[in-house]
Amino acid sequence: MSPGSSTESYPAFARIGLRENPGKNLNQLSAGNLSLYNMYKVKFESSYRKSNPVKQVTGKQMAYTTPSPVRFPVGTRVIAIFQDNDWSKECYYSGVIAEPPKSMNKYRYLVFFDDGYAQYVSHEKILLVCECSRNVWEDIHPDSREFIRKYLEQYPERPMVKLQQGQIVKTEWNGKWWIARVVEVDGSLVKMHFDADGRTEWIYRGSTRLGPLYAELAHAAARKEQGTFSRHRGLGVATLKKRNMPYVEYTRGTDGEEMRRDDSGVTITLLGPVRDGHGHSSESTPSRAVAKKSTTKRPDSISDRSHDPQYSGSSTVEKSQQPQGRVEFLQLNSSRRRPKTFEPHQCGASCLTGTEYDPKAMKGENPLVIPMLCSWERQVSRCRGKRVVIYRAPCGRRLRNMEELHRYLRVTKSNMAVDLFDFDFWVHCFAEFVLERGFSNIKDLSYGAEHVPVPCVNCVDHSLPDYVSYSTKREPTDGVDLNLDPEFLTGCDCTDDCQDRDKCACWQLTIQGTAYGPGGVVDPTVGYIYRRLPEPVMTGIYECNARCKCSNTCLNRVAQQPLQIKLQVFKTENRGWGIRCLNDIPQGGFICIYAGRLLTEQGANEGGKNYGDEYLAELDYIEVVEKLKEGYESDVVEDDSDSPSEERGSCEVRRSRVIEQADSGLSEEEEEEGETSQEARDSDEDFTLQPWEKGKGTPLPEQCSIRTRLRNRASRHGSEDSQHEHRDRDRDRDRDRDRDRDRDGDSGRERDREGEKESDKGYNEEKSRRKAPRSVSSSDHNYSDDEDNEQLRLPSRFAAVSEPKESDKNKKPKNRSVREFFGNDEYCYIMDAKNNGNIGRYLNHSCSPNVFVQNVFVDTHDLRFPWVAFFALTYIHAGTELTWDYNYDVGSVPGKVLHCYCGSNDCRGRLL
Ligand SMILES: C[S@@+](CC[C@H](N)C(=O)[O-])C[C@H]1O[C@@H](n2cnc3c(N)ncnc32)[C@H](O)[C@@H]1O
Repeated sequence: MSPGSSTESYPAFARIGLRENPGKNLNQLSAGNLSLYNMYKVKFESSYRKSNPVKQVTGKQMAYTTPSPVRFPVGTRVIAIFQDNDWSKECYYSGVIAEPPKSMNKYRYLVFFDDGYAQYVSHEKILLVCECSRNVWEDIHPDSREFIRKYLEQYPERPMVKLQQGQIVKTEWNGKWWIARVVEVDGSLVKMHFDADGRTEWIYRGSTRLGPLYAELAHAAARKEQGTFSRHRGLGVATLKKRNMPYVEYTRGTDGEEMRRDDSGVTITLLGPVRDGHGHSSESTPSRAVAKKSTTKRPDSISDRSHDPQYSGSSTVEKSQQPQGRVEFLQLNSSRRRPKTFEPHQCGASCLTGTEYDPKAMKGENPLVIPMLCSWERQVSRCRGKRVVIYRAPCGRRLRNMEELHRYLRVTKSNMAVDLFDFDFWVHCFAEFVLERGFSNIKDLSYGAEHVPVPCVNCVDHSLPDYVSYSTKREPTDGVDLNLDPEFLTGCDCTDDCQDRDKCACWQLTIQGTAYGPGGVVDPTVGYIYRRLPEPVMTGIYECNARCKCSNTCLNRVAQQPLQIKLQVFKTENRGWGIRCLNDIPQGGFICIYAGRLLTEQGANEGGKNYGDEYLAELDYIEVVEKLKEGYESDVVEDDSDSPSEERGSCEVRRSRVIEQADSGLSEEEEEEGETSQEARDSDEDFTLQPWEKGKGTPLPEQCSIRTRLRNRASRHGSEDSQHEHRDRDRDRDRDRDRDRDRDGDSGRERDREGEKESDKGYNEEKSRRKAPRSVSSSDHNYSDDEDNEQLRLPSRFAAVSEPKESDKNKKPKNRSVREFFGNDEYCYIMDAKNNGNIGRYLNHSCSPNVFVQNVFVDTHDLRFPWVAFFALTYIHAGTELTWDYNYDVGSVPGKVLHCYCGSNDCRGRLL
């Protein structure tokens, strides 16, 4: 037999039968050496192939018989025992090492088997294949080859879907997409249960058979095709998804630094260029050098973080990102004027005599402290065991909530706006972040352009921020036809601070706009609640404008206000400059806008290419709303049990706040215990709610606090206090869904049911068409190979072979885009804050942001030009960095990789 004469391209050693007594097989070699493509005669000594025990094989079809004394690097060609619970039998299959043993995988190897399965295997159950091609994927069946090639080329960086038990994920099997549920997550694998037939399968979390990964990569590819630059997208895809949906993370390994005693008891250090078990250098599987050589330790997956002190819990990352400062509690002058002792009276303008608010004199003060500077008092007291906030007005009147407070401000003709007040007892109005030391300090980065100074500090090095022409206004450039003529606006005639939403024309624009959102139903409760925005309004907010009759204190004028809160630009360790707040920010509080030069798509692409794209933000309002309209979310499996993470987030913060407060021993200056509760109940009738204020049926947003509203929403969706409850809810929801399937429901459900029926049918047909897998056991010495035409287990795949029906890839919107009405060459306009901009340009990205972005129409109703405004997603402590989710598409910019250093437990690993 001459070398290289084999006709078999894909070795099937696992099926050749090295299991029974593999040593004997090798001992039976009759000829040849182990050089490439040499042929060997092997005599099988078992009952297998009794009639013809001698077979010719290549070195690629044989494996050594004893476990390797050294650890296998990623990309090593092996045979390994695949254990299938369903078959309860063990047998060898050929595959490739995909992950080395490490803590996150409990020191097992991840093996990608040639027939599309993946499993964790311990060292002693893996045998090295005698020979393999230089490009190991060439030895693998074409169905898996491309996937494994890409995997090895990119390793250790790889995208994986972050999943939790109970989540429902569209999963591909046999060319069709099924509803499947996460049963268990084990390192890089997830066990999926297919609802249609009860089958389970362990799938690699980086497989495009998992819908979220498929969608992410398809989306990135589409963006790449468009050749666009990386831009923060106003309200892009991620924001449309619910916050506990599965998402794609980009993990990076730390394998090169691992030195552990492996399962075979051999200590191996893998440093420098990795060589596979066959002596090939890793050149054939190039990986991204920069990511590999990174000195910043990154976890290989999210679960890995729990083992890595640098990323776990209140991690070192957080520590390194912690400011060198402390929160102090401002003490007001004890001789300041305090509220009078309350005497029953009718309130009017005279109640504020001598205590009027002078905005000019108080410019630069923390807005939440201003009332106290005007003889108000904020008391935190206990009422029936609960902590409540009560404001005492200068005339002694006690005001228990925003309704009463707003009414008081109106009756007394105060020029104060409601957002100078806050009834959340966790918010400490006097908390102020104070820096301990810093190398440089600029008093006002805006040089007077902002209403309040924007200080800039650096505690990391001596550098200063790049020069920026500070501007709070967006500046249209050539080709941007921004018409700000108020004649093109519609306004309202309100005289009640736009409290009655039914009457306010501007509120109605916001409310009616919600009909274009998911579900197509008008939501009368949407938008600001006493000038705070609890959650994003995807269909946009229309604020009162230059045409309106209402005053500046109107409840529908928020993002148009100049910067009020005290922010500080500071140098971070690894993310350039960032912004922190110096005082507590209540949930929903307005922070700032994103201002810059308005560019055309073409201008942005050219500018981005030449000068960088870090500060580009896309005004994609039209596209996002149209995606909502087109049912974009339909390719995202909804998790009905989602409860507002904002609530959870703020509760977490609140909990930590309790601890902080208990620790510090500080009590707020204005806090009183006990007896105010009675007084709170005795508050005067003229500030109790009027019938129109109480409302009938659905309460108007003004009638409930942000917290109440979120609670209502939470109870609608079920609470999310623990993983356990979450799973219970998932089960309940599944039961509900089953019930829905069984009974006649609305048309939507009907459609779903039909869809499922259809797919069930397909699945069952497929099942009966293909034979059930047959076990190939080592114990019954039942070896098989292709030649013998034995029935093997049903092959699986790493990559999806079909695209989900609803994939937005190449999907044309059903209706003509609104943008087309503006002209043929209309694309999204882009805000570029690189050289001209305001403080918004310094907001960094986080995968767990505390700020969200909102499109707001202020000076034009042209849908192409909303303002980009930022609001607090949760209650934010003084001294915390403010971050939003840039929502970039990873992989969308050819050749550009930007790793994320947000330090969040849910970090997706990459920005680009
Ligand atoms: C809009 S700028 C934000 C301000 C910027 N840090 C600066 O110094 O001007 C966006 C850039 O900040 C950096 N950045 C922001 N968030 C980051 C993160 N989580 N991880 C790594 N880099 C980040 C990236 O370089 C990104 O291109």
